[in-house]
Amino acid sequence: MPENVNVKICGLTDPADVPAALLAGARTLGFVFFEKSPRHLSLDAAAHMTEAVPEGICKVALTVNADDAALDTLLAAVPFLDMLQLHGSESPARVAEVKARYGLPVMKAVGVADRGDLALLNDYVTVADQLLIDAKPPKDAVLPGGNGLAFDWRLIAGRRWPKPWMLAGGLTAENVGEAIALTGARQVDVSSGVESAPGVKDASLINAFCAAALT
Ligand SMILES: O=C(O)c1ccccc1N[C@@H]1O[C@H](COP(=O)(O)O)[C@@H](O)[C@H]1O
Repeated sequence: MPENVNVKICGLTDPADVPAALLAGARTLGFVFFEKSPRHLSLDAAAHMTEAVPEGICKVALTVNADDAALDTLLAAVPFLDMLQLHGSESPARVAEVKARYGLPVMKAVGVADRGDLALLNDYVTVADQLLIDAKPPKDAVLPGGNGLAFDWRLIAGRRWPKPWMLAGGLTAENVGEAIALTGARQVDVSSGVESAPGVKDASLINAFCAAALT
């Protein structure tokens, strides 16, 4: 198993989640700004949680179809962010616009359920700095991600893109090793799989996940 896998722990809600993730070996931290999510953070809480994160750790803001006004407010209140994760139905043009307006790297999430969905990734490779390949949410889902659902990893086995990409969706300590082995992912993202309840991160689950991904 590769030792240089980049683990992202997403949806941190408690200040104690930050040292828990870093001690476990995560190099990327995700903060959710989407009111329907149990992981939604207030701007004050996010500013507090991100201000003392050590240099070299990537702090990602997850937003869903956020407009300029919302992003202006977010980035003014939380100036310590390193990357924007666009997890809605943002078009390639919108991704390019966000990147140009804020000067931050942008990671675009694309939901995958079948082979046909992979074509969408090609629409974003030229405009996004990174791709996030996640499970497509069920039609009636409230959240476009963070549902703890995996997709069939065989769909992307052996596939490569000319941009860094991260695997997400239903990852756990139990399945992340297989997911990495099958897909060749060098970056993995987890939220539900390291929680004891929606929005409540569990340090022992974070440790187990990182140990499994980084071993
Ligand atoms: O975590 C959320 O609440 C969330 C809300 C809206 C969009 C995306 C969200 N999470 C992202 O979804 C994937 C997969 O999460 P999970 O491990 O299956 O729970 C991941 O990228 C989260 O960052």
